[in-house]
Amino acid sequence: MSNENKSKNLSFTRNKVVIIGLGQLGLPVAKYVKEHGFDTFGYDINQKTMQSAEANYGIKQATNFGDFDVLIICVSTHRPDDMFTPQVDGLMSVVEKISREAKAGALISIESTIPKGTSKRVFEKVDHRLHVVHAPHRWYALEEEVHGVNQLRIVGGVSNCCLQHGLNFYDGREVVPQTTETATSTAGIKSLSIPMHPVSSVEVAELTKIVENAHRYLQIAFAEELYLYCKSNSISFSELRESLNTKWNVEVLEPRDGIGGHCLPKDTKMFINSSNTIRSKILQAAMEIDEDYREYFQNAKELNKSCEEKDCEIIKALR
Ligand SMILES: NC(=O)c1ccc[n+]([C@@H]2O[C@H](COP(=O)([O-])OP(=O)(O)OC[C@H]3O[C@@H](n4cnc5c(N)ncnc54)[C@H](O)[C@@H]3O)[C@@H](O)[C@H]2O)c1
Ligand SMILES: CC(=O)N[C@@H]1[C@@H](OP(=O)(O)OP(=O)(O)OC[C@H]2O[C@@H](n3ccc(=O)[nH]c3=O)[C@H](O)[C@@H]2O)O[C@H](CO)[C@@H](O)[C@@H]1O
Repeated sequence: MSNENKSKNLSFTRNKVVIIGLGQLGLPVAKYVKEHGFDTFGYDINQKTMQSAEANYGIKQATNFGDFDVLIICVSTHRPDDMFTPQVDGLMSVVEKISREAKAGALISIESTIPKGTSKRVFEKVDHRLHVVHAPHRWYALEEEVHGVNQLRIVGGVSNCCLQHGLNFYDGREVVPQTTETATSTAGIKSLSIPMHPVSSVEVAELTKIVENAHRYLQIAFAEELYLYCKSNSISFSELRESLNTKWNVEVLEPRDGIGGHCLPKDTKMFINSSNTIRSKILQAAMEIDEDYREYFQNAKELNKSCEEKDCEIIKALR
């Protein structure tokens, strides 16, 4: 049977959705899906997380993936013991369960940030019995009202029929039947009403996310290096940054306590490792700069602390 026919689904419905991974990203996604009228379930290996989502937001617990029309994957993609190192073992173990239990014709949407090539691995694992798309997130906790679940997002499909079903789920676009006997019309089927920017290949969707975060990593590392320059050349960094940012097309970001978080370090490494030929020299240099900056920042903090302690000793002695 051709791939196109394995996932054909003549009596097309879409109502039951499960969000797998109910963390910082997955819980807002589940709440949004529920608010949009879908019969919404959740699945998380952390029982406390699952129970909290059910008790506080009515996200029903799924134990089996057999009856879902859409399966949205939002699990972490870093090593459990190291947030800065990418790892998709957890995601692939979820896909293993999906491949055993999910019904033909369902849609898998990988919203987690993943290395290039992961979506195709998932597609092969489920033997194209299901449609597979990657719709990476730009959700930003600090500005959720403007950069939330429903902001403009990228979507790519492993095959064209996958992309069509993904677009229909996310922004309601009509699925154009590939041949006369495939899916019946999808007009009137519920969607999430999220503006989507489709791309021609799922690899472009995977790269879009990891490159956008690698680009941000680069910008922050430049600010850190400029800070170190100012410190070693007795220039006021804050004054220089303020005057630089008066120019309309310059935005120097701010050095803080090193480039951390769930995303940027991990995603930047995903991009560096994504090439079979050249590895990004500028990003490898940026990671070295972040290490130099962290060392400087830590030493300054310790020096500051010891000065405060000395000051305290001196103040005590003067009493
Ligand atoms: N947090 C953000 O701002 C943000 C934004 C864009 C993209 N992302 C991406 O989304 C993904 C999730 O990030 P997060 O910040 O929500 O992480 P998180 O650690 O807050 O949540 C991940 C959840 O997945 C669950 N989980 C992990 N492995 C699982 C498995 N095998 N089966 C079921 N559940 C599992 C964990 O218990 C946890 O509740 C990552 O790939 C991240 O890069 C996050
Ligand atoms: C999973 C995921 O993809 N989530 C991302 C999330 O990333 P994030 O939650 O990790 O947040 P960021 O703000 O990027 O910070 C990262 C680190 O950089 C430090 N930093 C930041 C600004 C600065 O001027 N100087 C700094 O030093 C900061 O302290 C922190 O350690 O939001 C981004 C939108 O920004 C999104 O693209 C992106 O979805």
